Amino acid sequence: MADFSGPLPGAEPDSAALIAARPHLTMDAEKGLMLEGVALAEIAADLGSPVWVYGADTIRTRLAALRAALTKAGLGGTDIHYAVKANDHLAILAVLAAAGAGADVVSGGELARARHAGIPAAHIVYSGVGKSFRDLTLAVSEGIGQVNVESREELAMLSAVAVAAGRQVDLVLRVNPDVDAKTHAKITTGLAENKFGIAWAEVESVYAYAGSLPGLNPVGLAMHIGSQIVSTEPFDTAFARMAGMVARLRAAGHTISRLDCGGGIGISYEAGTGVSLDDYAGVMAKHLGGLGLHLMMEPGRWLVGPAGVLLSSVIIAKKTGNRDFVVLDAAMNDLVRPAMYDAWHGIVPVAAAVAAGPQAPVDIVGPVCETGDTFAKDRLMPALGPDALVAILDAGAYGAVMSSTYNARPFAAAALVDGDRWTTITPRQQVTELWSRETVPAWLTETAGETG
Ligand SMILES: Cc1ncc(COP(=O)(O)O)c(C=O)c1O
Ligand SMILES: N[C@@H](CCCC[NH3+])C(=O)O
Repeated sequence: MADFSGPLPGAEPDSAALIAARPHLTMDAEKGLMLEGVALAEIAADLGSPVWVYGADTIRTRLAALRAALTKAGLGGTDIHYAVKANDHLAILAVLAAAGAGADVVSGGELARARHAGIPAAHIVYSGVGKSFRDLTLAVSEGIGQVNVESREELAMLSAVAVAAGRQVDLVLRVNPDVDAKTHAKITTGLAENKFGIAWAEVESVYAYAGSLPGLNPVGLAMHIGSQIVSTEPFDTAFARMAGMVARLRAAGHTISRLDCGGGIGISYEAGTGVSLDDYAGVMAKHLGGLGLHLMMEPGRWLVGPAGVLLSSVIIAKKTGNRDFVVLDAAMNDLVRPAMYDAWHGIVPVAAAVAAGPQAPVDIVGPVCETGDTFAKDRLMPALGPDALVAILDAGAYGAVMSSTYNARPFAAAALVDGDRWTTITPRQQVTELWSRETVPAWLTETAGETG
């Protein structure tokens, strides 16, 4: 769980080390921190802060690296379905769609986004523990490529939907291999106690049941044991179990042609953690290669997490008692991961001169009225005065998608960098938009005389 506890206070890598570990980031003596070929200060000067900035080329490079590792391990035919939940911005989906990725969606809304971004329905997988009848109907009528079914009850629902639509639906069963992903408890999904998937002991009977229902075409299995997994060991255990289950089901006469390995590959929020792609692909090949399976994956965080930063400006630096606080204009409503999971994110000053200054420990917080609105405690940072711009790193996954407008804070703007060009992909929300869908009942504003 290293990425959730972070390095010991005071022992964090400094800005230079954090930047050096990320090939898409560089520090230019004049222009400051650059993402790909664009100065982040230029984007903030134009759009204000807080603002999300994503690197399109970084995402493409990461997808290519994943494909290369799979190919090297002899798994070149593996289909990659990007997990839309990690970052559902249409521009991000368009980058991935153009690079040939399919999509893994968890709701009718994500399905609509993926389709709107140009991802063909046949390249979309629908997984999720609670798919509504309405969303399943939408998915089936659009010709979804595969449904990852999580229960006997859902099989019955999907069968009814398929029959009503006059379609034959390809499905795999998402099974729960009961493997500890050794990640944060709130994002562990493959333990028997978790809500996800079909209990291991019931897989064979549920598979047989799936085959007995009209409109359904069971073609294999899916698993997903958790997110931000930073060692290959949980994958090793889970893939071995999955291979065993494939053999058992085949021995019982079932056709198992597809296996969806899920997502979960962790990234290096701090230096020296995260899974090597070669190691991951090697473990996959060891257990699942050579079984005649069409392999699939649903990575989210690994593809887009490092490709995004959240730029924020210092509102005020205050000293109270013996503590130093830097209050940013970004907050937990923008990036909730530190508040929700105690997640550690690198934070680096954008200006080279600021980054080079002498360091001292500070608490970096947001202005929201919650103590949990803290990005970092006792973080070694150079002096950050009012208006200093910082970049919160690795904010491309589970960042903007989890934002809220708590404390009536409008949604931040977003920009996409692509090499040395950039453009706005979401303007900052206007304050008036916060209540634009709200109505005050007329009787509340009528005078006492009018109401009698
Ligand atoms: C079913 C499923 N697939 C894919 C993902 C994406 O996971 P990650 O972003 O860790 O790759 C998730 C999220 O945990 C998930 O629940
Ligand atoms: N939101 C989580 C990841 C959830 C993965 C989806 N099941 C995070 O920020 O780490």
